[in-house]
Amino acid sequence: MREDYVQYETGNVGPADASKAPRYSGFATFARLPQQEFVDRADIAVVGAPFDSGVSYRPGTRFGPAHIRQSSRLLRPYNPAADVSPFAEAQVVDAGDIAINPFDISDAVKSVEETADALRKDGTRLVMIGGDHTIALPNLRSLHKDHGEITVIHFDAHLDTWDTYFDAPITHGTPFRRASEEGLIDKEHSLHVGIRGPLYDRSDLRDDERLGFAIISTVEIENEGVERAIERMLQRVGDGPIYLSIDIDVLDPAHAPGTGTPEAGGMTSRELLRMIRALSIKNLVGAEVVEVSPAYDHAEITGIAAAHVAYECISAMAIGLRDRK
Ligand SMILES: N=C(N)NCCCC(=O)O
Ligand SMILES: [Zn+2]
Ligand SMILES: [Zn+2]
Repeated sequence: MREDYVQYETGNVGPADASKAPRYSGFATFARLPQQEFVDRADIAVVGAPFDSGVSYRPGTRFGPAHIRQSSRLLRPYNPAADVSPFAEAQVVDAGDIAINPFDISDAVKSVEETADALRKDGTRLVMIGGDHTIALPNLRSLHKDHGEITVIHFDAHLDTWDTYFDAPITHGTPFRRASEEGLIDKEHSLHVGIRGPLYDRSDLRDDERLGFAIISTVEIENEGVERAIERMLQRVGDGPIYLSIDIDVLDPAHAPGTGTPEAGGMTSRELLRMIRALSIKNLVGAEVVEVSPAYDHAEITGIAAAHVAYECISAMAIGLRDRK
């Protein structure tokens, strides 16, 4: 049985109507949005990347996309904090999951890049739900073909600009070093937010700066406040095309226990949502929410956080698209 989808005056097809079919019924698409096949075009597509062969510690993010979708059933179509009805203003769909090889990382990143190319062909913007952080590399490879050097705003406890693990160059701790070496990122404007915790060596920070990133750490957010952090973020990132890469472990483990490499002393979900909201004035050409590992989650805490974070990304993109249509 097909659900009753909300039909907006804009012509866009919205989520299955929770007043006609209970929101806990039916297949779990993101926010109960229509599958891509049900509509003829999409401004924004949510796509799953079930993959965890790049992790250095706890596994399980291959189950992240299904968990985030399940945890997204309660999202409603109007976002009052941002004053936008993202699904009315933009056609948003769920494009399903990418079939990713769990045994061969090179092949895995190739298929993520190819699928991103294909889905973005007609200008559709992607919000990819992971999956481990390895998928940032193929996403940036894909975007670079259309946009040139991309400004990366990277919310994470970790730098993810390390070199290799067991000599492996493509892992969840290394995507931004590879992207920088390949010339994919704008080194004048890229930024990490939420960095904290122990590093391997002080030189990690020197390498990171050389690779093109500035840092707003959680200690700075605490000292200066979120409003000042937002000002600094907006100053750093400029007006070029922006890729928003959000590792859910940027949140404190109290807000996101279900992740593979948790670090104490993180952001609250309220702070993170506010910082994403501030980016609606920028040109967000894509986003990803990664590192949700449901086996370590409780009561969907992490899944719900990730679902709201993805919803806030979609809201910011929908506002940004107003002026660009
Ligand atoms: N969660 C991400 N993306 N990276 C963590 C790498 C941490 C490490 O093994 O040193
Ligand atoms: Zn991380
Ligand atoms: Zn990461």
